[in-house]
Amino acid sequence: MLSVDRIDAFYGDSQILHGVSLTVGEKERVAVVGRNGAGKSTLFKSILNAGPRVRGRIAWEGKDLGAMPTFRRARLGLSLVPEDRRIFDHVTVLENIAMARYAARPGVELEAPEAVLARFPMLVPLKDRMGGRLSGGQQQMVAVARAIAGRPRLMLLDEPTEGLAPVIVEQLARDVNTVCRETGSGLLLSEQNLWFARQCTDRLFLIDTGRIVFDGLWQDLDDNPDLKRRYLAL
Ligand SMILES: Nc1ncnc2c1ncn2[C@@H]1O[C@H](COP(=O)(O)OP(=O)(O)OP(=O)(O)O)[C@@H](O)[C@H]1O
Repeated sequence: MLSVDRIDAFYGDSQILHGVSLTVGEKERVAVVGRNGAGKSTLFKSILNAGPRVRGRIAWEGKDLGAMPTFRRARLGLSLVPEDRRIFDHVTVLENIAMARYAARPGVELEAPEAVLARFPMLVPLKDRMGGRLSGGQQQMVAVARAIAGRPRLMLLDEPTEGLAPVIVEQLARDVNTVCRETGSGLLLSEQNLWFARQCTDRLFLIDTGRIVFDGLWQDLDDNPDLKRRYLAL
């Protein structure tokens, strides 16, 4: 479904990604793990054409996306939940979720915002609260709910657990798994929290200083403790 083929990405003159390749199939759930500054967010922004200058090929269903702008990529069914969540502070939880209709694929029937909300039990009692009055974990759930409300084919979730309490991380893992399974959305997840990434995905890419240094199943990573020590400082 998504194919990233030997991309380089730059901010100004500084090259951040070096020949990165990965694929995500239909309904597949895949993680990109790596330390701070490894290039995970740059990779996600490159896929959406939302910042870095990119060289190389990014294709969706076999078609090169070329210079296609971000909003059109979203309308193909690619939905990015950025690291900073971008919740609207001055509208309610339910209205935040309703905003998804603006980025949805044309012709796709969307669930009512109330039905999307019901998929996230923690948010149900908060539906009328302003986005700016939520905790970090609650905001993260709203951001995921809003992404799912647009019926994406692939959700890109950038470090969702950063700064969240363990109990919220567990709830988020349950919700992400359930919504991906029930809606049929694929998942590309960037994470440093290996427990969370393992709960939500079947295989992973390990990125370090802008290069993919390993890809395989979680079991393959377990069989390589040296990789964890070298690239994840575990
Ligand atoms: N807008 C920017 N301009 C210049 N350099 C940037 C910019 N954004 C990120 N970088 C640099 O690119 C490199 C990769 O950053 P990136 O945010 O992609 O890493 P990351 O793996 O997502 O890290 P983190 O887990 O800390 O978010 C870092 O060295 C960072 O300083």
